[in-house]
Amino acid sequence: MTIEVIIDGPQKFTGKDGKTEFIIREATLKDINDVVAINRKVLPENYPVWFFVEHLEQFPKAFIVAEVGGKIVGYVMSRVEYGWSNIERGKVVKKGHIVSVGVLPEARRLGIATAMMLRAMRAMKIYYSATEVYLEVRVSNTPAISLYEKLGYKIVGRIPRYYSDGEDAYLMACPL
Ligand SMILES: CC(=O)SCCNC(=O)CCNC(=O)[C@H](O)C(C)(C)COP(=O)(O)OP(=O)(O)OC[C@H]1O[C@@H](n2cnc3c(N)ncnc32)[C@H](O)[C@@H]1OP(=O)(O)O
Ligand SMILES: [Zn+2]
Repeated sequence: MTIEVIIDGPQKFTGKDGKTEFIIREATLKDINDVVAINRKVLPENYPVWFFVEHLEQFPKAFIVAEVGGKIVGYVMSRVEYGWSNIERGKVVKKGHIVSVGVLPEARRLGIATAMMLRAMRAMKIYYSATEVYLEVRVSNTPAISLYEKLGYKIVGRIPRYYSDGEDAYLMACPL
């Protein structure tokens, strides 16, 4: 029997440099401006503020932020949808969707994205009953693709001209 430990509150970690302490927790409305600022800084895919707020209101357990010294340095925004499985052909499932992930350049390679993704994925499974999770990523985004592969995601498709500048996306999925 597997016992799922439900982690609800903030979690403390030490970064891979052996000294930077970071905290992973659920986002609140107060964090949204910081999250929007990070999204605009680190990704060309930007969304209106209401889009972030809507995800926070609908899937608060799976909207995760990371803090270093009281400052927000990263986020993972997710949602859960019904649809065709990306893993088992012909099956309709509840699937998590990692909508956007970003970490400020000065806080990278510490394990922050890994810790936020693991918590968001766990939340999608435990609180929203998702049985798998998927995301789209630019085919040129080697750092992100390798992060996702380390977490157990596999490339399950390629979406031509998915991005507004014409770049293709890989569709990546992982069982929960
Ligand atoms: C669904 C989407 O949102 S797709 C878009 C994803 N977001 C972006 O591309 C925004 C810009 N990039 C970033 O914000 C960050 O670089 C992220 C989110 C991709 C990674 O954040 P980090 O906190 O640095 O990741 P983390 O430290 O957990 O790295 C885990 C693993 O990912 C891989 N990885 C991360 N960065 C890199 C890199 N620059 N080059 C190669 N591999 C990398 C490595 O395998 C790494 O493990 P290692 O450090 O032990 O080698
Ligand atoms: Zn998406």
